[in-house]
Order: sequence, then C-alpha cells, then structure tokens
Amino acid sequence: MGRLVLVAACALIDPDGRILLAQRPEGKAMAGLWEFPGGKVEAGERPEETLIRELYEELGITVNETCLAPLTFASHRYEDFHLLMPLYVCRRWEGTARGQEGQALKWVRPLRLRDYPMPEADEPLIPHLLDLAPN
Ligand SMILES: Nc1nc2c([nH]c(=O)n2[C@H]2C[C@H](O)[C@@H](COP(=O)(O)OP(=O)(O)OP(=O)(O)O)O2)c(=O)[nH]1
Repeated sequence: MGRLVLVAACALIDPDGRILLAQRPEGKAMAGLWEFPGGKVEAGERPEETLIRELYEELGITVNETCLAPLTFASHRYEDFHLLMPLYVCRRWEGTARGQEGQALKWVRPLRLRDYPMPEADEPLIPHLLDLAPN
C-alpha cells in the first residue's frame, strides 16, 4: 500500500435537501471533478478542525463543530496513495457559500449527484446521501 492520506469532507445540505459540490480547479490532481468540500487533515489537527478551517478557506462559511455529524467514510486505493475520508454532514452554518478560490459550486439534489463526475472514491458515498435525503 502507498501512503495513507486522511482527508475530511463534508456534505453541506441546504433547507431544500440539496448538497453542495465544488469543482476541483485546473492544475490540481483530478481537476474538473466534483467533490465534497474539505481537505487533508494536517499534523496536530482533528478532522472536525480541518473541516472548520477548510470550509472557511474554500467557501467563506463558518461552521460550528456541534453541527458536524459523521455520516460514513470512503476507503479507496488510488494509484499513489490510499485515501481514508470521513464524510460529515452539516445543515447549519453562517454565511453564504461562495468559491473563495475561483472554484465552481453547485447545489445538487441527491438523485442528481450521479450527473456530476466525482473522484472514484466518492461513488460509494452516494447511496448514503440518498438514504439521508431521498429526493
Ligand atoms: N475534498 C475532497 N477531496 C477528495 C474527495 N474525493 C477524493 O478522492 N478526494 C481526494 C482528492 C485529493 O487527493 C484529496 C484532497 O486533497 P486536497 O484537495 O486537500 O489537496 P490537493 O489534492 O489539492 O493537494 P494539495 O496541493 O493541497 O496537496 O482527497 C472529496 O469528495 N472531497
């Protein structure tokens, strides 16, 4: 196995039950694919701290730790690393999500998630989101 990489990700869910996807920018690995906001857990961080930091940096929103609920996780072998990615859900935050790094954002109904090409690791997460918000 290659390196184990720990990434915390979050499905933000709006009052209509739609989920926020962010498009990975050009120049990064997996550019153009749609992902759940989040990022690598840095040394000394808890995953919840990572998410609070990343959601502010990427989207400009403020999230309280008590509003982050664990849903499931992805464990996926990529060519050069193994991704372990806990997925949280969050229905409450402060501010309006805007791509702070020029990335496109899209609020997507769970049934439409498959219309957006996602990283391989994310595919098994979709049924969990469909169970959660079945429209
Ligand atoms: N945030 C997020 N990352 C995901 C998802 N699915 C998935 O395979 N990943 C992978 C893509 C990256 O390899 C890693 C997240 O790393 P990142 O976005 O913080 O960092 P990066 O690839 O831009 O690399 P770096 O330049 O910051 O080191 O997890 C997802 O749904 N959300």
